[in-house]
Amino acid sequence: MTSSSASADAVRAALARVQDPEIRRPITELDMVHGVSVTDGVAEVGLRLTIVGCPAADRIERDVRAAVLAVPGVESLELEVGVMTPVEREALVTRLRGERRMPFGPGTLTRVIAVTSGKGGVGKSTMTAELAVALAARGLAVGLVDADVFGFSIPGILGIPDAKPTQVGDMILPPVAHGVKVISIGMFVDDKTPVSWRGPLLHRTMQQFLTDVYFGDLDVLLLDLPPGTGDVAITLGQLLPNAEVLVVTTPQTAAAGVAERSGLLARQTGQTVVGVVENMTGGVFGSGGGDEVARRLEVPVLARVPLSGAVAASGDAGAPLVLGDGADPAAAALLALADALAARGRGLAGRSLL
Ligand SMILES: Nc1ncnc2c1ncn2[C@@H]1O[C@H](COP(=O)(O)OP(=O)(O)OP(=O)(O)O)[C@@H](O)[C@H]1O
Repeated sequence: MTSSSASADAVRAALARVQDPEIRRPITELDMVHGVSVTDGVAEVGLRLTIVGCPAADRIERDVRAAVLAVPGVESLELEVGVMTPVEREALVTRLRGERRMPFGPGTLTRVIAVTSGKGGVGKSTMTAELAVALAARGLAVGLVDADVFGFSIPGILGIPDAKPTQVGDMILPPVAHGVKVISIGMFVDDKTPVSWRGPLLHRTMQQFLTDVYFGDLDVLLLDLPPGTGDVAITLGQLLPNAEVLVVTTPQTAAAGVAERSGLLARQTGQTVVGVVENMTGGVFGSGGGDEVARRLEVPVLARVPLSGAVAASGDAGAPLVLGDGADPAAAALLALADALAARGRGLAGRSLL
């Protein structure tokens, strides 16, 4: 019998079913397979083990032989076993560590929603906290990262101003408030010290929040970003290009430009702006701001939350409005926003199609 009945692709497909018993991933994903060819029924495969004397070597070799020889048309196998160079090994380790380190990056099954605004005081933290609680009340597993490093207000709004995370080994377990797993920079600094961190430290802190904090499997991870287009927004844009972004703004049209810039920054990092939330609608701050930002970013206004004493009071009391009787128009708007977002489902935005 000749060659043609077995292809190199068929051999590669067979190799993709061989796992490294220690790393528990297919050897083809670990850069261990090189140079696959088949000529006249003879398969040639180059195998690179991670280290000399790799304890799993015999097993991998045996599994590779079995898999390749099971391919129809392959009559024999010439297996050349080598070892990765230090540079190749380092690249593999870095890649694997990176994958483990960023559980909410591209490819995650968790929906990541970052909430941003052009300027402070528009109610971004309040919207984020209420939205998180509303989604959790709908039965979703929800995490919330308060990334508003200079104005962390989430723990207060959720009624856990003094909560601290529990540390188990090198894992940080986030406190839970109203069904939401919450982590905030405010839990790590004392409230009398102003946070005056610069880029690199902020970058590391954000990365740690997303990797060392054990959220478990989440349906949705919400991030409360600092207002504007500073270091944290850029860092999170790089770490989470798969995130969907909500822009919170007030009805004031004069603020539309800064709000638009926050959305544009997100878009530059590959994030998807999904819509605008106009907060404090119906107050003395004018009207049309939400529509204006939505028009500029070419996205819909997903909610208009009225200016309401009940919103401010619930934030002060740490008792989310969406858990009340729902009669308040602001609560109704927030619940409808949660439903609209939950119904959106995950798009393909930012996901690798490979
Ligand atoms: N719809 C609303 N009606 C009345 N008050 C509101 C409304 N939304 C938010 N507030 C109040 O406005 C104040 C600012 O809200 P919040 O802290 O959420 O703003 P922010 O945009 O996150 O600000 P920063 O980014 O500076 O922390 C709070 O006292 C909050 O209770």
